[in-house]
Amino acid sequence: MPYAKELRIAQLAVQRATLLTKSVFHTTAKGTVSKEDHSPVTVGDFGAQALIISALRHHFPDDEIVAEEEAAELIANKPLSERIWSYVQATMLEDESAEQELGGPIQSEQEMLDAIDMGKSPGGAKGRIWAIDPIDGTKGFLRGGQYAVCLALMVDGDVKVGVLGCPNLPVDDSAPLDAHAGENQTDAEGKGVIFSAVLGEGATSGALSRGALSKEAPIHMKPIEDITQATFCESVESGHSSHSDQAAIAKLLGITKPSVRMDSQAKYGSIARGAGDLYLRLPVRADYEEKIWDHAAGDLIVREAGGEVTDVTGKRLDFTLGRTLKANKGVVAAPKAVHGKILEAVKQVLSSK
Ligand SMILES: Nc1ncnc2c1ncn2[C@@H]1O[C@H](COP(=O)(O)OS(=O)(=O)O)[C@@H](OP(=O)(O)O)[C@H]1O
Ligand SMILES: [Mg+2]
Ligand SMILES: [Mg+2]
Ligand SMILES: [Mg+2]
Repeated sequence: MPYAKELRIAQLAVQRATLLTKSVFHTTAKGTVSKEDHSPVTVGDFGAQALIISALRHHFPDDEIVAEEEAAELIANKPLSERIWSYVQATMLEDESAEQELGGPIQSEQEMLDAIDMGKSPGGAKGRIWAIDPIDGTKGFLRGGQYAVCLALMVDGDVKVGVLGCPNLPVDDSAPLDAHAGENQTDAEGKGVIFSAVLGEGATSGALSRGALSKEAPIHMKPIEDITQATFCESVESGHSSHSDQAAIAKLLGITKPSVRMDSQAKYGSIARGAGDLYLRLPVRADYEEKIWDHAAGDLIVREAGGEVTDVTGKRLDFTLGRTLKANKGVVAAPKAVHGKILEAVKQVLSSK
């Protein structure tokens, strides 16, 4: 299979980083600081980013990296840096050969800070570039809801490999989503999944483990026979996507079920496995540019599971333009057979505003 090594390292790296986020998830003090744009970042985001970058540098030292977080604020905040370092030191895969495969532990706090800061590539249309969102849905993570550890490899602007670690989703692909699927997660048995895809090779899911990778199974989007019976997923935060536009689109399509609100790219994973049907992300602000790390892995996983992903105008997401999707507005993800129909409703609602 093409990109077999990249896929395996990405899966192991995401699994290890997800374990770190889980130990932070279950503490009350998550070391939250507010970034310049007033969005939160936690000990979990920084620690997960350090672990993923360290594994990528070990195997692919010449590849570029676009990652959400940077170390600047930690250099001025030594207590926070020390807390992250203690989580990073404590997080290891329980399977020794898998841990060794990732290059083993980071050697010092300084090496950890250096790793965190290696995600500053401007991105673009040329070469091998990894996109990392160490915790997508940080607000969900803080609320006790869904979140995802996200990693994708782009080659010449095309997403080739995508991996999502979703510790709070059910392992079982056939577990139905209900309107409360994103709320109040506990560390119950049967939770924790890794979604993966390689371009042209399909998408899979497997249970998140603490050691070696679990066995995977192919996933597919659910064929929709009757759109009025569809389940659509949307963000929890009304500041990230327009709940009112999404409700108007659902109404126009005759959808009566309540939407499933969940944070993060867990939405992409959930529709790719057929637990939900559609993902609508209508812009709230005309000037917001979506970040590539918020979509790269999910876009590939949904397309490889039989879906189509476009923006609200029907254009494919364009990952060649840098750290953001500056040529796109919003996201419409649906099974291929009905995507056109959903898009028509999206356009109708937007043009009537
Ligand atoms: N204005 C605006 N519009 C669209 N998107 C935005 C906006 N502001 C922030 N973000 C990004 O939203 C990411 C989380 O998306 P979610 O789908 O998880 O949203 S939500 O938390 O459920 O609302 C979130 O990712 P993380 O920072 O990794 O959590 C942000 O990159
Ligand atoms: Mg994100
Ligand atoms: Mg994030
Ligand atoms: Mg963030």
